[in-house]
Amino acid sequence: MNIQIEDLTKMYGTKAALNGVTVTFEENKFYGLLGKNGAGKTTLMHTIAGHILPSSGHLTIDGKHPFNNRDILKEICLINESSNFKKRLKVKDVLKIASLFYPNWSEETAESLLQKFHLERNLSTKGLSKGMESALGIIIGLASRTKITIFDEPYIGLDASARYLFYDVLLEEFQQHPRTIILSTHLIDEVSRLFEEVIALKDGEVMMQETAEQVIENSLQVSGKEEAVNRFVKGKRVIDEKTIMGMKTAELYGEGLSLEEAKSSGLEAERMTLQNVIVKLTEEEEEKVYA
Ligand SMILES: Nc1ncnc2c1ncn2[C@@H]1O[C@H](COP(=O)(O)OP(=O)(O)OP(=O)(O)O)[C@@H](O)[C@H]1O
Repeated sequence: MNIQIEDLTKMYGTKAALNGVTVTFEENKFYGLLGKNGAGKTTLMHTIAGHILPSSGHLTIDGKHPFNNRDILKEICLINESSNFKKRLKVKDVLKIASLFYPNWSEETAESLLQKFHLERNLSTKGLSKGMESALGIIIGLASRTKITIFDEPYIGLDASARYLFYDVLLEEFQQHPRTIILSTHLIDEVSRLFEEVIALKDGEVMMQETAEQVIENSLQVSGKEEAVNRFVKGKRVIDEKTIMGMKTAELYGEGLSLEEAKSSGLEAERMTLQNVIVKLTEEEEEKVYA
């Protein structure tokens, strides 16, 4: 299922949570949806899932509008950071309800993940810790086998080992049962190996849509004597810089930034991590290019 979004705007009063978003999500691709707090990620995901009507613009899934469209909605599963399961149910009841809603539900996946996350079917959802609630959300998301599966920071309360378990099972499920996955996270480096494409939002607008490799390839961190760094960064886009006692480090973003060229200018040079690039680009006040 392709998701086509064109000039989408969502207003809350006078505030534009999304402002002219145009973006396409292709079938069976793994997307990282990134951006600072308040950038519009959750609003975009809920609009795709048909929970929110846009103020203007177009959003279609395989040419159809998702809002109030059961045929489309049964193929979309959105897992929130705090799923807030009904408090008088047991884990097995929540899974049963989900299995009735999603036509491709895999009981086998649900069972295997319950074991992996050490979650008992007979537990009352009232007694679940934050981490257990997240695990239950993750199990539903993966067992739903929906064509579009969306995770909005689904790891709240999960410790590091449970988060890495989530990333492993996510990758395994994605490889064995391809679907479109959209994962919004602030822990970018933990999961960046999974992203095929990165969509970054800034102030409700699409700041970037690139493959993860290309983003890294477009980045460069150089350090060395201040004058040498200043010479090297001339005409390039500097996204961060620091100078301490005559030694300077600069982080650059743009096409054609060469490690070799930096090294042959006597500088230490390496690519940045995806998280570092996204954080610096989304914090940038305005583009700074040295003349
Ligand atoms: N129901 C609402 N009523 C009013 N304003 C809202 C509502 N939902 C979101 N907003 C505003 O829209 C903007 C985008 O919010 P959104 O939750 O989509 O961002 P986000 O990128 O998901 O942030 P976070 O990383 O913190 O989850 C924010 O300024 C937020 O305050």
